[in-house]
Amino acid sequence: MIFGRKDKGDDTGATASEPGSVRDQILRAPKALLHDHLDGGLRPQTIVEIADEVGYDALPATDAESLGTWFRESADSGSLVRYLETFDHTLAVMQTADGLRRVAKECVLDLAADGVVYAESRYAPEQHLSAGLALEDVVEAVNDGFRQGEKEAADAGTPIRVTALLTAMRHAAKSTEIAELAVRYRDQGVAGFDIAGAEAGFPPTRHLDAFEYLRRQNAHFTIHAGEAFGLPSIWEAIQWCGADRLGHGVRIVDDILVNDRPFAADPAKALAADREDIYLGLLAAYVRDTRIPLEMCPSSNVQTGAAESVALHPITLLKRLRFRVTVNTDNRLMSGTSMSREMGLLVDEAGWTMEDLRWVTINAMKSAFIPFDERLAIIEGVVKPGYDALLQTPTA
Ligand SMILES: O=c1[nH]cnc2c1ncn2[C@@H]1O[C@H](CO)[C@@H](O)[C@H]1O
Ligand SMILES: [Zn+2]
Repeated sequence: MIFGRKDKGDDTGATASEPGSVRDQILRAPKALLHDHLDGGLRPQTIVEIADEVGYDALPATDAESLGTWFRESADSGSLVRYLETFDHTLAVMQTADGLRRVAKECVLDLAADGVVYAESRYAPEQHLSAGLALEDVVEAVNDGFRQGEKEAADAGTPIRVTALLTAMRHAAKSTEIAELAVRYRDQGVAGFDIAGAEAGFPPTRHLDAFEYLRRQNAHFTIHAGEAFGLPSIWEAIQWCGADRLGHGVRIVDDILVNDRPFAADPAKALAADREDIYLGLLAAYVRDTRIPLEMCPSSNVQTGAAESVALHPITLLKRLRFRVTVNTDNRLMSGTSMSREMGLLVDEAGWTMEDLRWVTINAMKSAFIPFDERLAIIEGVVKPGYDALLQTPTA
């Protein structure tokens, strides 16, 4: 086992490891993260402290360790809808400017300590208004926290760049307003837009006005699709809405036949199949041909039932078929995870190599929503040299 589950409520997943080991290499490797929810990555200790400050008394546990365990266990239900219910408690402590600033700053510090050099952190501004903040106040408080975190991380010798993605909730009716907010703040730390929340019953085309507006504005967006619902959701996200990337997109394997059977019929057999026995349907072929990035989140998918296990997760087939795969955390608190842990699990349980991790990191940087020259500068100036230095070190 390279990475166990975090057992401490407030650590970052970056625990000590033998120098030169694969675990150590993963921790030191420069990492890029495209899909991480700000309200799914709080430190349990911070939740306890802010809850106390703001008088929120409905936490299911009041010490950090039990609270961390509660989140992981409650999110393990096999259902996305129940998984999402756990966010009530994180959102409760993210209603003030101080709370938002602190959570955002700590997010940056935790990612930097885990070796993440570039991250897009998403949250839904509309969910942070219950104590009287305006949408703009929310964005500005989070941005302040991100800038402060970047400064402290750079001072600590772990530089990182973090941008925000503004999410609209798919069951609500605020998507156009949030899309406009994302465009208004595009030069002030907001790199794009997303929709999230329960997928079944809430197709992305409900928010077509928002996506059409964003396209007219030359703005970037991703859509959570193909997680709890299958191909129609992915097809709408791409062909009706024009998504630049797919959040999860794991169910694209429903459009890939292995020996005439879908991946889910026998994942182990599908992963071991010969290339000539694998057939891509029109939608899967389109996603691969047009290099649509897949923001894949292995542990989260196992918790919500979108995948059986990390070992049998479709990501390994999609990597082999050279889809534009990226590896992400989704919700570090609910999954008790980190980028290093997700990568360690793929190495440990699904046979991935350091070369594969380098490849998905470059994929992620190519797919980031910041300008092309800035992406290139991180790929050439940070990711490639970082991996070159690591891969010259023999593995213990
Ligand atoms: O995996 C997911 N699928 C769909 N929605 C999610 C997932 N993780 C988090 N959120 C939703 O996104 C909101 C803004 O960050 C969270 O409050 C949660 O409701
Ligand atoms: Zn997500």
